[in-house]
Parts: sequence; structure tokens; C-alpha cells
Amino acid sequence: MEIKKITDWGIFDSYPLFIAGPCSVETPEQLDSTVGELAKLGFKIIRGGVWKPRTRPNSFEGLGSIALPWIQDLQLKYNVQFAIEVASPYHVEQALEHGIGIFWIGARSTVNPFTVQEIANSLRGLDVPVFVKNPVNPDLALWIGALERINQAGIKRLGAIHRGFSNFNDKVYRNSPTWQIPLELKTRYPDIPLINDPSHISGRRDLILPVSQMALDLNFDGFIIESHIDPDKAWSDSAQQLKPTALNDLIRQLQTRIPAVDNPLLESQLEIIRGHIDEVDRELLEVLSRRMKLVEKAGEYKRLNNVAIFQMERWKKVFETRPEWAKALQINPEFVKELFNIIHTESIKKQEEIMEGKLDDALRDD
Ligand SMILES: O=C(O)C(=O)C[C@]1(C(=O)O)C=C[C@@H](O)C=C1
Repeated sequence: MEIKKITDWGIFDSYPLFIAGPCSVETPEQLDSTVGELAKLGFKIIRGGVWKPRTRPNSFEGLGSIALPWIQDLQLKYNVQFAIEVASPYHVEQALEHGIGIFWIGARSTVNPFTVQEIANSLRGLDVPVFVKNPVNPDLALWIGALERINQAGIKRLGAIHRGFSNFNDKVYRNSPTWQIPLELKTRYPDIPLINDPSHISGRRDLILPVSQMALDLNFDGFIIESHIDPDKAWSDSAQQLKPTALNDLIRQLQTRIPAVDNPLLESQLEIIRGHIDEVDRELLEVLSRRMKLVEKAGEYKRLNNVAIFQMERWKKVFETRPEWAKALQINPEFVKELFNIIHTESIKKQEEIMEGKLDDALRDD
């Protein structure tokens, strides 16, 4: 993908970058007072929901086009630019007609390639900044596909927004962050600016700071955060919006990190530690390989004696004891559970191959 560096977009002049503003545009007064406060605090790019895709009917679905002239006026009044969500070519056309030229594609649109393609077609030939939110489900390919569609329409000021992933019963987050997905995106496409949306991940004010700090620690480029002049009275997402002044305080508490070590002394210390990590990883793999060989032997035994591959009682024991052992070694037992689930899946795959006779030769080589 051909992407313009965020520093060359011409709209953000500091790191980390911020887009802040209300979840929804509600009234001319609410918008004016929120944007006025934010502008006074130095925010230059304002978000504001005009068309809101809501999960269920009878929720506030945004005011639609009547809000656009208010936005147009405030852009001039406070010398700010608005970013809004677009979900159809009609939204793009309406926004452009009102001088709004920064867009994002929402999570519910990203899941649908037809929708994304229609929006991409309507953006063809324009030079506007566009952000693509992750799809509601943790599907990196779908996210990349949407970014590619927009990029192929000629949009080079292209960014990604991580708003977290819908879940069935996450007890902490509104949308599970599943950080490995945005990190994988960053690894594959380092040029695509990655923006964190702590408001939608958190769903509640008190989590916004730790989520934002995590994003900075993971090298995100910036944030899109919801801010409302009177959050408790907000027509949507009331629990997760912050007053502009509270947002400003929160930002001051954030610790920015340097992306990589550029001090030669610190660099060499880190290199020494990395050398040890390399050694340990090799040992880890050697141990894993020894375990796999034993699993193959057990598989061969099962094949010869016609025994089922999945051994529930034994597996229960393994699954109970390893997290206990981990605790004693000060390793997070939840991590170890996940690890052993992956190991067990691989054991079963290997033994299935043995049952089907596919690994005979490999075993004979032993
Ligand atoms: O104990 C066995 O029967 C094995 O084959 C080993 C193993 C494991 O990976 O630990 C693999 C599959 C079974 O479901 C249970 C345990």
C-alpha cells in the first residue's frame, strides 16, 4: 500500500496526535460549547457523530444532514477541522458539500466489503484523510482488506483506528482490545498510522487512562477520544465521555515513550539482554521439541492399540497442574492455560496425522 507518512498529512503537528469531540452532535449549543472548550485547550481535529450506526433500533441514531451546517460554521469560528464517520457515498457527498474533509469508516461498515467498496468509489480522485476502524470481529484480514480498498481508490492519507472487538462477556472492557491484532497490523504495515480509541474499548471513564497508556507503550501514533461538555447528559455513550478539561488532565498524565533506543550505552545493554533471550528461546524450543517427540510416541502407541487420541482425564490433569506449577514459578497461570491449550491442539493434530499413517516415516527416522 502506498501511504503518506502521518507527519506529512498537514493536519497533525505533534506526537501523539489527538482527535477529540463528542460521540454525537446533539444541539448547536452542545456542539459550540464542547468545540469551543476543546479549541481553547489546543485541540485542532474534532470528532462528531452525525450518522450513528446503532446496534438496536430506538437508540439515538444521529441527527444526519441538519448537523452539517453547524459543523461548517464551527470549523470557521474556532479554526478546527472535523472528522466524521461515513457509511455510504451519500454521507461522503453531504460532508464534502459542507466543507468536512476528514472521514472514518466505522467498525460495522468495515465488516462489509460491499459497503467499503462503495465508500471507496465515492472517495476516488479526492485527497482527503481517511481512517478505517477495525471490524467488530477480530479479523485482521477484513481490516486490511478495507484499508486496501480505500488505498486503491487513491487515498494515501490513510490511517487505522483500533476501537476494540465485540465480545460476548468481557467483564472489563466494552470492546476487548485484543492488542495482538493492531500490533500485527503495525508490524505488517508500519507506515499506516495507528490510532487508539480508548473510549470505545473502555466503555467507562475510569479505564480510559490505563488503556491510553497501554496504547502509548505499544507505540500507537495517537488517539481518538470522546469528549462532551456535559457527559452525564450526553445522548449517546454517556459513561465513556470526558469533559474537555478532564480530557486535558488525562492527557497530561500520559507518559510518552521513545520508539526505539538511540543511546549507545542503553542500546548495548538491551542487546546483551536480547542475546540471553535468544538463548532461552532456543532452549524453550528444544524442550518443546522433546515434548512433541513424546506426544508422537504416545500417538504411535494409540494407533497400534486403537486408543482414542483425546484423553479427557489425562488432559484435565495436565490443564489443572501446569497453571499451578506456573504460579509457583511466578508465571501468569492464565497465560500458561492459553499456552497449553495451543500445545494440546498441536498434540492432537500430530497424533491425528500418526493415526492416518502420515508420520510413519518420520517416526522410523528416530
Ligand atoms: O496423554 C496422552 O494421551 C497424550 O497423548 C498427551 C496429551 C498431551 O499433549 O499432553 C495429548 C493428547 C491427549 O488428549 C492428552 C494429553
